[in-house]
Amino acid sequence: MNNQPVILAIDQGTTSTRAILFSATLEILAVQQKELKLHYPHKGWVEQNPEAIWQDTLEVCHAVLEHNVSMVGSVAAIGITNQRETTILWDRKTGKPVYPAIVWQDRRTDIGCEQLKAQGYEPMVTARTGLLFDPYFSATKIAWILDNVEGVRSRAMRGELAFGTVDCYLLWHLTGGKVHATDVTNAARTLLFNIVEQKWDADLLTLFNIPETILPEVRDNAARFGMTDRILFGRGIPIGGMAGDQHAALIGQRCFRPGMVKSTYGTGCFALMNIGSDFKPSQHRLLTTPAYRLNGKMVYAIEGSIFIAGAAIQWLRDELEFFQEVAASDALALSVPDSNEVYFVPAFTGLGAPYWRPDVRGMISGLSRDTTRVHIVRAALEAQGYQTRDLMAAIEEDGGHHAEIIRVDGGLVANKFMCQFLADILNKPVEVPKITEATALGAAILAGLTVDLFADLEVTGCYWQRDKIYTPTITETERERLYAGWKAAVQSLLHASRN
Ligand SMILES: Nc1ncnc2c1ncn2[C@@H]1O[C@H](COP(=O)(O)OP(=O)(O)O)[C@@H](O)[C@H]1O
Ligand SMILES: O=P(O)(O)OC[C@H](O)CO
Repeated sequence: MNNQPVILAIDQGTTSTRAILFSATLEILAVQQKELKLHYPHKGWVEQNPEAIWQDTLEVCHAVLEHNVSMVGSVAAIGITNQRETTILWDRKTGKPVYPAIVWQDRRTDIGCEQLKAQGYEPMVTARTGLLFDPYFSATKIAWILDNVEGVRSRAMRGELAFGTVDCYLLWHLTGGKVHATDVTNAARTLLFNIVEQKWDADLLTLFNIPETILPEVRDNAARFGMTDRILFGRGIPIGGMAGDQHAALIGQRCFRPGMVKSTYGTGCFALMNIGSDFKPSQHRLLTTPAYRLNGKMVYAIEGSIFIAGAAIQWLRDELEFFQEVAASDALALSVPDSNEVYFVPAFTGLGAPYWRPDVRGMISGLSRDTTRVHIVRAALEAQGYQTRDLMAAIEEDGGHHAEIIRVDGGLVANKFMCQFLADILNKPVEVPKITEATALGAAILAGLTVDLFADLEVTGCYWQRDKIYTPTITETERERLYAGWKAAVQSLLHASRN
C-alpha cells in the first residue's frame, strides 16, 4: 500500500502522449504511452486531431492510474508539458475545435512570414518576443484559421472562441472548461507575447490581426492552474505545473545555473542554454525564450531549434521500411565503419536554426553504386550530431558561456551510436541521465513545487543521476573533415532551393 504522495506528469509530445507517475523523490513509478497520428493533407501541411489529443491524454492518465489503483488517492498534483506552438481554436461553450490542430512543423504560412520579413518588422518582433518570422510559431497559424475557416473570425470577435497551445487546450478540458490559461513558456512561442514586459503585446496582435478575446491568461510555470473536473478521476486533483516540453526538459535536467545546456532528441531536437535573469536577443538567429518563471521571476534561455531528429528515423521505418523498430537503427549504424560519404539533411519541413529556411526540403547526397541502406541509416543518425554542431558555437556566443558538457534526453538517446557520434562531432562530453524522460520530470518538479513537495528548484538537484557519459574519441582532423562534408551538403541544398 502506498500512502506517499505521487505526482502525475502528462507529456503530450508530437509523436506520442504519455502519463508518468513520479514518486516524491522523483523516481518513475509507472508509465503509459500512446502514439499520436500526424496528418499531411497537402505538401508542407501537418495537422493533428485535437479531440484525439485530449482523448489520448485522458486514456493514458486513466490507464496509469488504473494499473496503480493504490496510488490514485495519493496523486498530490498534476504537471502538464507539451509539444509547443501547435495551434488549436475551440468553441468556449462546446469545447469543439473549429479546425484541426496546426502542428508546429506545418509550413503553410511561409509566404506570409516572408512578406512580414520583407516589410522590415523582424527586428521589432525579435526585440519583444526573442523569436523571428517563421511558420513554426503560432501567430500565423492562428491568423490562417481566422482567415480561412468560414465564420471563425466573426465568432472569435464575438468572444465565442478560445485559442490555446496544447497545454492550454488540455487544461481547459481537465478543468471541465473552467480555466483558460497557459504558462509563460508556451505563451512565449506564439509571437504575440512580449517576453521582456511579460504580457500579450497589443502591437503584435495588430500586426497579425488577431483579436485579444481569444487569448488565455498567462501564469508562472509553478502555479495553481485549477482542479481537475471530479468526473474525470473521481476527485479533484490540483494542476500545479505547466511548461512547454523543451523548457520542462531544461528543468528535468536541472540546468539551473547560467551556462548549463540540455539537448532533447524527440521528434525534433532542441538545445537550450540557461542564460540567467537578463533578456539577451540572439546575435546568430537563435531564439531567446523563457527558461522558466517562478514567483514572478523570469530566467531566460537561448534555444537552437532543429525540426527533424527522431522523425527522420521514423521515416526510414515507415516510408522506406528499412527496419521494423527504430531501435534497430543503432546496430545497423554500428555495422559499418562510416557512412561512405553519404549525408542526410532531414529538412522534411524546412530548416530551423540557424538557417530558418521553411522553403527547403530534405536531401540525401553522396550516393554511389556501393551505397547501402545501412549507410543511409547511419547518415540519418549522424545528421543529429551535425545539426547540433551547427548550433553549439552560436549558443555559447549568445549565452556568454562555454558549455563544458551537454546533457541529453528524449527518445533518441537510447541510441548509443547517436550519442557517441554527438560527443565526437561536438568534441564535448555528452551526459545521459538515469531518467531520460526529462520532459515529464520537469513537469513533475513544477507541480511538486506548487504543492510544497519541494521547497525550491535547487533541492530537486540532488535526485539527478548520471547513467552514462560519452566522451569524444575521434581526431580533430577527422571531426573537421566529416563536418566540412555536412556543411557542403547543406550549402548545396540551400543554393539549389534558391534557384
Ligand atoms: N533507439 C532509437 N533509435 C533511434 N531513434 C529512436 C530510438 N528510440 C526512439 N527514437 C525516436 O525518438 C522519437 C520519440 O522520442 P520522444 O522523446 O518520445 O518524442 P516526442 O516527445 O517528440 O513525442 C521518435 O521519433 C523515434 O523515431
Ligand atoms: O515533440 P517534441 O518533443 O519533438 O517537441 C516539439 C517542440 O516542442 C516543438 O517546438
